Amino acid sequence: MRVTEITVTPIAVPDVPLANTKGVHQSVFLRSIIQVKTDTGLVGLSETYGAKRTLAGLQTVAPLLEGLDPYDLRDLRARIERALPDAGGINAPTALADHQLVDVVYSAFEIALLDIRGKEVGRPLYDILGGAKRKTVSFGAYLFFKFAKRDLTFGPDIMGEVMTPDALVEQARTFVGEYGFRSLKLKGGVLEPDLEVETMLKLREAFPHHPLRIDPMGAWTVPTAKRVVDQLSGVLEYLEDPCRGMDAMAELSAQIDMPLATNLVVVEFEQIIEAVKKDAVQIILSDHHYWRGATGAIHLGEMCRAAGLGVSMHSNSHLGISLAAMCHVAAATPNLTYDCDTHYPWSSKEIVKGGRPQFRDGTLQVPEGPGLGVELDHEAVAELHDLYNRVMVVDRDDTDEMLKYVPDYVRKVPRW
Ligand SMILES: O=C([O-])C(=O)C[C@H](O)[C@@H](O)C(=O)[O-]
Ligand SMILES: [Mg+2]
Repeated sequence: MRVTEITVTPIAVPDVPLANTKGVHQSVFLRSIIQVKTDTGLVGLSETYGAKRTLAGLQTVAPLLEGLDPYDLRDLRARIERALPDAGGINAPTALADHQLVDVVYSAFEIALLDIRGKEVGRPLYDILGGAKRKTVSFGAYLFFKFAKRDLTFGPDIMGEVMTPDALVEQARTFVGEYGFRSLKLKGGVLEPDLEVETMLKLREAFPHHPLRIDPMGAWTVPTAKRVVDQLSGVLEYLEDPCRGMDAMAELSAQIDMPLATNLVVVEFEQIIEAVKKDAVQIILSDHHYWRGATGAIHLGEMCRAAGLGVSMHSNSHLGISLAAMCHVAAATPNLTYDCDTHYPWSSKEIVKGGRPQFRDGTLQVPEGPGLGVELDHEAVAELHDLYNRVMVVDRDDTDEMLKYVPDYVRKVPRW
């Protein structure tokens, strides 16, 4: 079996103004939809970032994968490294974390090849990854402060403005009511730390039994983070990326008992060693989009087990192919013991057939069909590709978008 043809389709998906410490989400988020065809008539699917560096990397590599054996991931890696020498990262140098383009491109094609392998043998992806520890994957509500959407040209708003602790608690009630989520994560680093502490305390009052997390994405200095931890002692299951950089995380970690999690200071295998030496974090967020695909994410789990670290799962704005892959990876990572992040409820579009999957009590059943277990809805992809061509957004820039809401906004990390 050999790869014969690859299609990479950029799509734009209507988004809503979710705030974070860098700024706010644009009117659309960008994804790339990948189809890898074989000479045996199989088609492997994948979904990844759609911003310009990633898209260019995918498009450069795609034609060079003709003739590849879907079982030969080493050849995949070698071809990508040859095609993208010294490619560097996918994000701007000012980004809070960078991901190597080679890893991101590899991750995207690896999922499609694993999908092909599952389809060839008629087994779900989790079996290709070593078997399922669980067939039901738990997700948490991903809560955001947000602006009311002003421009509805590309899609409606969801929930209007949410810029106070009380409004955030209402948002949580809506998500818990609709999806049954059993844990709650707040994207922090948006309001003053005292207001975000108040928000977490109000969430605790409203949801006495839901594990709670907050992720200010490096917005706090070490003393500020220490003050927050003192106020939220016993309230959080973990604190995600309170401070910017490995050393600041280590400095905070030495002063507190609360577990620290990250998807910013440990995003490559080499960084795990430094993090363990410095005891900078206790939980690493897995993400098959940059941890060298699904197999890389499983390796990450194994390294975390060996190092005594916990594993949780990171998300960015995404649709159903990514969601299916996240479910398979979560199913096949035995020590992924926290509810996974997902941005899924923030979008109403879908590109896989059968409609949007139903969350029950915050959980999803891992698809049981061959491979990823999802089928592409070609019409839906065409519609969102058309939107990509019309919307004229080719990169993610939350800071630039923020100027539309707060004209004198200046990005600062840490801010407090
Ligand atoms: O855990 C995280 O850092 C994220 O989910 C990253 C995302 O880009 C998030 O900040 C967002 O969607 O604004
Ligand atoms: Mg995070």
